[in-house]
Amino acid sequence: MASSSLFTSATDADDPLSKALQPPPDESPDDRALRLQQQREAQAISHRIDEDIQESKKAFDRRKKAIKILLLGQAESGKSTTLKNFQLAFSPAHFRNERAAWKTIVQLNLIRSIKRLLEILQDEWDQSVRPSRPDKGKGVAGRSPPGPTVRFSTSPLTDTHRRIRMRLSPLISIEEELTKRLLPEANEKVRDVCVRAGSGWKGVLTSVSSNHIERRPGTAEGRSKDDPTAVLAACRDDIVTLWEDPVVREVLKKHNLPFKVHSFLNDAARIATLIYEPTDDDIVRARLRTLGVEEHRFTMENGALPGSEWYIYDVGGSRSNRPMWIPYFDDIQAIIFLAPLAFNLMLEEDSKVNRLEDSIMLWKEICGNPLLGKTTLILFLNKMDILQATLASGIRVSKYVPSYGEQPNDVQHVTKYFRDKFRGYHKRLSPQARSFYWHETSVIDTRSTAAILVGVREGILRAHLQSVNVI
Ligand SMILES: Nc1nc2c(ncn2[C@@H]2O[C@H](COP(=O)(O)OP(=O)(O)OP(=O)(O)O)[C@@H](O)[C@H]2O)c(=O)[nH]1
Ligand SMILES: [Mg+2]
Repeated sequence: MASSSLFTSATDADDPLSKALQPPPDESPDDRALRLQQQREAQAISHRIDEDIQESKKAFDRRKKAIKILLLGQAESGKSTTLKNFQLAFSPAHFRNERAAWKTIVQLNLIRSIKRLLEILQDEWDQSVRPSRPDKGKGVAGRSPPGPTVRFSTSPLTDTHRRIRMRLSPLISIEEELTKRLLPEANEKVRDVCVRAGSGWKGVLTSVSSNHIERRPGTAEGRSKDDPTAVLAACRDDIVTLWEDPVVREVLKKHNLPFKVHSFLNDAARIATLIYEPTDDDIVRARLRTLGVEEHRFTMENGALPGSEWYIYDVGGSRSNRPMWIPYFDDIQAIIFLAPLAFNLMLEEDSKVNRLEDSIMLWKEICGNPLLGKTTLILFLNKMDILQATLASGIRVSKYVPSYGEQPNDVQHVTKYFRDKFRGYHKRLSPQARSFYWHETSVIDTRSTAAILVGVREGILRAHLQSVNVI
């Protein structure tokens, strides 16, 4: 038949491609060997590309079937801490595999706190040094005659404090070195330890903590001077002495010590040793600011549907990061929205904006977004421990939120007041009716959070199975 001839002559000598691939008629044995070698290499590359395409297709299919959760909320609301709780509760083996990387982050958190502490002491020295003229007041009309200026310090800090500060200076160079490795573009202004999403930082840090193979466990032998474990251990006594010193405490109080400076300082004696291994709690509490969007894939190791694949997307919450959230709205089953009831605090990136107002504004945008009309929204009123401490210290909500009026200034009433606000916007702005789920959380408490997450997981799973008509 005429039609079959259309397909039979694919390797005809007239075909330009076949012609181009023909070896030259006068090919030498060496040229032939080279040509065949090049063909084999080209085939191997082509094979690898095919495998990569297959792998990407499998990953794409896997992701399509998996359950996907997006963690949203302003910076420092507790998204990454919630993610770590998820991993600890449902994928503990995976969580603990990353211990080596987290060890360096905990050490860096501690070193940053020490750095901050030293900066405050330096401020105290700077502010307390007063120029003085020894014969002040003796001059004509109260003016001192020209003469040498004597400087004296009114600070309670002594030369011992200065010497400790000198001895702690190697920590500062280590901090700068590690920060550069984690985020080469980091600048002085970034207070927290941060990494860019997808930069392979866990690999970098695992190598930092395993680079220094000890010849004798628990000794400094075999460790180099840029090893944070060795330097911290050498500085341990000085750190503890400085942190526990009553004079230093007085100075910190006077300088309005920011809450964050406490980070890991109370645990310095335990962390600054050669045998330090981070506990689960250390890992959960370690602060690591997220930049961009991080995808975390893990397989449920327990509970209903073990072996099921979950993806959690953890985003950076500061304002400059928020436009990066939108591409992830398309294909997720649930959003966990973290909203600390920080009615008395301002955003770090804009000190004129109240944190709670910012959270409510974000929540309204999420509730009303048509792309998220079918997504389950779960609200975590997080940092309840801080709310409790704030109210216990006598800070009144009505001072910051006049509409709160004369209602009782206790955790129960305050939480209900704001929860009702979030519920109201959820109801009013959702494109179609959906249930309102909320929890009061303190996600640094891994035990209570695990119990909450079991319920959250079952709820998301049920909604997912319903949506694909399995139940
Ligand atoms: N006291 C207390 N601290 C918390 C709680 N949740 C989180 N934190 C701390 O708050 C800080 C910020 O938490 P993260 O989980 O890193 O915040 P995030 O939302 O991921 O922040 P970005 O990555 O900057 O968007 C960390 O030091 C946490 O340990 C909580 O419930 N109570
Ligand atoms: Mg984060």
